[in-house]
Parts: sequence; structure tokens; C-alpha cells
Amino acid sequence: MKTNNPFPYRLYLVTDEKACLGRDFFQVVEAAVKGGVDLVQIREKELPEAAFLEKTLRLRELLDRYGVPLIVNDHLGVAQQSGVAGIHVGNSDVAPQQIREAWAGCGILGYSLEDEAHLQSPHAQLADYVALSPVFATPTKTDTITEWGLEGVRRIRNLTTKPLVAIGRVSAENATDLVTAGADCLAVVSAILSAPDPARVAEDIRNQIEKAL
Ligand SMILES: Cc1ncc(COP(=O)(O)OP(=O)(O)O)c(N)n1
Ligand SMILES: Cc1ncsc1CCOP(=O)(O)O
Ligand SMILES: [Mg+2]
Repeated sequence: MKTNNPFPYRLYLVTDEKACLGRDFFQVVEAAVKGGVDLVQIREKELPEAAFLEKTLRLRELLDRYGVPLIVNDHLGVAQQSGVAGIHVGNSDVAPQQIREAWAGCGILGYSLEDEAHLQSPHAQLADYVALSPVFATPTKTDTITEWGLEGVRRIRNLTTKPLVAIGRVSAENATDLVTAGADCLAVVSAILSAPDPARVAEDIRNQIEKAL
């Protein structure tokens, strides 16, 4: 994508093979991309490093065909070895400072914002986007602290010009409200991966985002 905006992405698919409900992982992700997903993160928390690397390489090959960048969750070594676009980390992971020092080729560095005070931290300052995590409590990830809600999105929007990603029970039901509240990009796991028709749901959410911008 040719643009001056360093973070032009709007619909961010975060993977979890379990959420595909037994269907082929790569086919479900491909359908989501065809529907309008423009950024993907591989987040397979149960996979050991070698299997995670293998899956990352295969997914990158698929996404390269669509020009959609791939982000690796947590695993800096895998990210460096696999030629992906970037990495997402939270507060229990390798720190953004370390990532910037160790990986000159990191194009997109995402950071989970779990506390308003962390917005001014070096972690957030070094990130290319901050994720409001979770915007709504979700069974997909339960080890969380703050449920930001729409009010939290508005508050953080007023405090930063950094790209804001909303994640946590994002769906076609709340997409318009989240963008209106100030989110630049919506990150989705189950509403897309578990949908009977992932392409249709991705298209629906993407259309809502574009209309609300
Ligand atoms: C886009 C996005 N936002 C938040 C998270 C959560 O990251 P983290 O807090 O490190 O938790 P885990 O995903 O590692 O369980 C994310 N992965 N992606
Ligand atoms: C990875 C992650 N980080 C914060 S919430 C979440 C999971 C979001 O999953 P879902 O879209 O199914 O609610
Ligand atoms: Mg993490």
C-alpha cells in the first residue's frame, strides 16, 4: 500500500486456530483477507516456538500474495527470522526498547495499553500503535486488567495522536461506535474467525469502519 500514513490499517485480524472451530486455519484467514482484513497478527499462544515459526512462514507466504502485512505476537526471535512486518508485545513481554535495539528491521511495533499511566511510558512512546486492551472484556483473553469501554477510547483519543487499535469483543455490533469514539483500527479474533462466513463479517466490519471514519 502506497501512502504517507505510517499506520494506514483499519481491520486487524488476530489469529487463534481454536476460534476457527475445526475449519482449515489458512482458508479461514484467506477468506477474512478477501473480506477486507488489511493486517494480520499470528497469535497462537499454545504453539511451541518451532511450530509457531513454521506456521508464521506459511502464513506470511499466503499474506504476501495479498500484500497484507503479518505481525508476530510475543516471539521476537520468530519475528526476526521470518521476515514479517512487525511484532506486538504487552507488559509481560520483551520491552519495546529491547526490540528497537535488537531488530532494526521492525516495521510495525504494537504495544498493549492496559493502564492510562502507561501512555507516557517509553513502551508506548516507542510503539507505532497502541492497543486498548481489552476495549470490552472477552472470553478469548481473560488475563486482562482494564476494560476500557467506549469512554476509555474517547479519553485516550484525547491524550494521544498515536494510532489506536481497539481489541476485545469487537464485532459488527460495536464497530461503528468504536471508530466514532476514536479508534483508528479494529482488531478482531472470534467475531471473524468463528463466523459461519468469515469473509462476509470482515466485509461488514470493514464497511462500517470506512463509513464511520
Ligand atoms: C492488537 C493486539 N492488542 C493486544 C494484544 C494483547 O497482547 P498482550 O497483552 O501481550 O497479551 P497476549 O496477546 O500476548 O496474550 C494483542 N496480542 N494484539
Ligand atoms: C488478544 C487480545 N488482547 C486483548 S483482548 C484479546 C482477544 C480478543 O479476542 P476477541 O476478538 O475474540 O474478543
Ligand atoms: Mg503478549
